[in-house]
Amino acid sequence: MDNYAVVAEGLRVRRGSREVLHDVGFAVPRGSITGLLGPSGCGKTTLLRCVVGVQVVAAGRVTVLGEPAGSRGLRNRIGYATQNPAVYADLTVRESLRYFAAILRAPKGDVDRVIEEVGLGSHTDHVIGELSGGQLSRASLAVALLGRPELLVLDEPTVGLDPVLREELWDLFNRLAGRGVTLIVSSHVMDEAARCQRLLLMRDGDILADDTPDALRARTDTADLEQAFLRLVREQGAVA
Ligand SMILES: Nc1ncnc2c1ncn2[C@@H]1O[C@H](COP(=O)(O)OP(=O)(O)OP(=O)(O)O)[C@@H](O)[C@H]1O
Repeated sequence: MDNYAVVAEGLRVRRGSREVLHDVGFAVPRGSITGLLGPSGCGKTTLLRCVVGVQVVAAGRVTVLGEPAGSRGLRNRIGYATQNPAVYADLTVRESLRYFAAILRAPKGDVDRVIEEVGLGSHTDHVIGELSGGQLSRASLAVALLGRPELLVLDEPTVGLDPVLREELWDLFNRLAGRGVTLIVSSHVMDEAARCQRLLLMRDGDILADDTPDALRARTDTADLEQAFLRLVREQGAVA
């Protein structure tokens, strides 16, 4: 269990009148980049909310860094970047980060460090409301990096970014994982899957696979992860 940053068992979640996670279980190894992939609406954000501990669950449990998800002690150990950037439109990048750094009691110098890490050095004094979509998502990522969390939960962090920025962000994710940080990165773009060390493939509230990209390719007998996903969907359909 100590080798895992996150372990989920028998997780069921209802949102509105529907069950959106059905008996979900998975394990995320420490220091890895785990991709959470699946089509829009399959339940990725809901699952990430369970990991961060902000989602009411109907059944099951999630253990994060050895503690129940949502525990007080986890607050400063997890960084979470949602799809809607958690930054204030009328503050500059630096002001916004200073504000969150104060709340998190992040060490001095952290604001400059995270600004550099996400490549916003030339925009520190720009007002958040005037940033481009890609700059805004990087500002949100910078907030998640404050305080050097052990687990980073990133909901579609590369959406809307051009290929160069996407590459730079993946370099950053790899550097963080190299330092021992665990990352869970959601995406609905299958071409990001190959960049991950582990994959959780989701569809309609179920985990179709919890494996490495190589093992998935071997199991589905295809070199292409998008095809692998489609074969798993068909397999599941045949069983159901
Ligand atoms: N507040 C809510 N109330 C009721 N149903 C919700 C709510 N939020 C999400 N849902 C439903 O739960 C399901 C899973 O949504 P979720 O946002 O987790 O999916 P997702 O895979 O993250 O999608 P996307 O990639 O589009 O963000 C969807 O069917 C969605 O319509």
